[in-house]
Amino acid sequence: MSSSRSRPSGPRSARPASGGRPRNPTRSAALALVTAVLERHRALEEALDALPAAEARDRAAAHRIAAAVLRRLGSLDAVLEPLLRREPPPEVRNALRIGAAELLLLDTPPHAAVASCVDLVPRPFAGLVNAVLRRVAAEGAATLEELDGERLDTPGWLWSAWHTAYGPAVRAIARAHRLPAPLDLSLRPGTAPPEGALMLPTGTARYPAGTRIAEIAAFAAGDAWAQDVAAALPARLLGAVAGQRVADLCAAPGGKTAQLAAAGAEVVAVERDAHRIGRLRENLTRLRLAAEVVQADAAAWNPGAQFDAVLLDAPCSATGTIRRHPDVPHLKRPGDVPTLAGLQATLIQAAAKLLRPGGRLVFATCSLQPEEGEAQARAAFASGLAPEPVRPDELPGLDSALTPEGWVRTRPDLWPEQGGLDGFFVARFRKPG
Ligand SMILES: C[S@@+](CC[C@H](N)C(=O)[O-])C[C@H]1O[C@@H](n2cnc3c(N)ncnc32)[C@H](O)[C@@H]1O
Repeated sequence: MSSSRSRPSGPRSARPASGGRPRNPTRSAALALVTAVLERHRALEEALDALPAAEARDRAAAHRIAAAVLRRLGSLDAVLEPLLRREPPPEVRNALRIGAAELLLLDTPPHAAVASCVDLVPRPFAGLVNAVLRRVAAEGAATLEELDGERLDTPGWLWSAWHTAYGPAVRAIARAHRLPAPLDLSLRPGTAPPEGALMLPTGTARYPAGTRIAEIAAFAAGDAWAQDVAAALPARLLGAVAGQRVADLCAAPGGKTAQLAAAGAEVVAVERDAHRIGRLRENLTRLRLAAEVVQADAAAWNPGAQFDAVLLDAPCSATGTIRRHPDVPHLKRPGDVPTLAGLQATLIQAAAKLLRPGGRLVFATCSLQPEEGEAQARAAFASGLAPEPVRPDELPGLDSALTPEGWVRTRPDLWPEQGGLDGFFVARFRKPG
């Protein structure tokens, strides 16, 4: 590949003025994704949906590059730092981060990584990007090795919170966040274990990270849906639900609604966000499953009837899903946690009111922050709920996730040989009477 000097003269831009296909669609899309998250504070998934109609191949490759940048941002910046005399504009820094990620983490051949990142920046910065990335190609791997990457790639406030909650395991958690998560599928009951999948003890089918879901026969047949093994636990822990009236609060995109409906429950799925309700309905249709879908604020919803069981998968900081959503550490702020914890407490009270006497509630969050898990479970007694501890036989292979109180606390560093799992908190209660 040619260096910047051999390129034709004229204005440089990653995207042609005509608005047509950019010169390097994959890198150009990766730059758009990184910029959306880091400069505009938009969710990576939202940014992916907003990409111009790039080919599917470009989207997947761009996602992979952007995810690598977001996962290792602190380390990449530390490698770039000594090579920069002054702070470049954000667009240029992000192009450098992409180049460094390709060189150091994604094994892109140096000439391709350097030339394509030079292409991404305005002409006056081409020389800088070329020179810096050539040095990263030459020296970056050695620098990277010397760094405390686990710490650099974890925002300080998360590191301290996890250190307080989990002690030295904070390092293993941070290490787990470096790798993309495997693809986990929940299966309709009665579906044969799909070929090529590792069947996990709790019934989830697991494929290596990067597996294309559309190519899995059970998914194509509408008998399976993507759901992390930990995310599949809360609905399972509601127990036998066939023929029961179950409210699924905060339901979209519907992974847990699908589990409950597939298990034979009469489900009312409550979700506030109209756009996400669309996704929930699409998913149920694809899976040929039925549920009543209600657009409402679960904190104020009053259906005038009580339920045998309620599943509350409350909105949270999502710090348990960083492996799948590497944008989370760059979007969340410490102040989000108490705000969300307040909302969770309100939702638990509302959920308790929906239960018939003797009915059961499962509360779950995909967060590693104790304020959004253990603290909520402790406070739930104030809503008149009695504990209904989870038993070890309900968590095959996951004894280490069971707390002395009978709650479930999963973390990304558990099950390291099988590829880990998302961080979730789950607690079960019964309404006395
Ligand atoms: C963790 S996600 C739920 C994931 C879902 N249970 C699943 O398994 O696919 C939380 C959801 O709660 C919704 N939500 C947030 N606040 C809500 C509220 N007050 N009432 C109803 N839904 C709410 C969000 O729009 C989001 O879709």
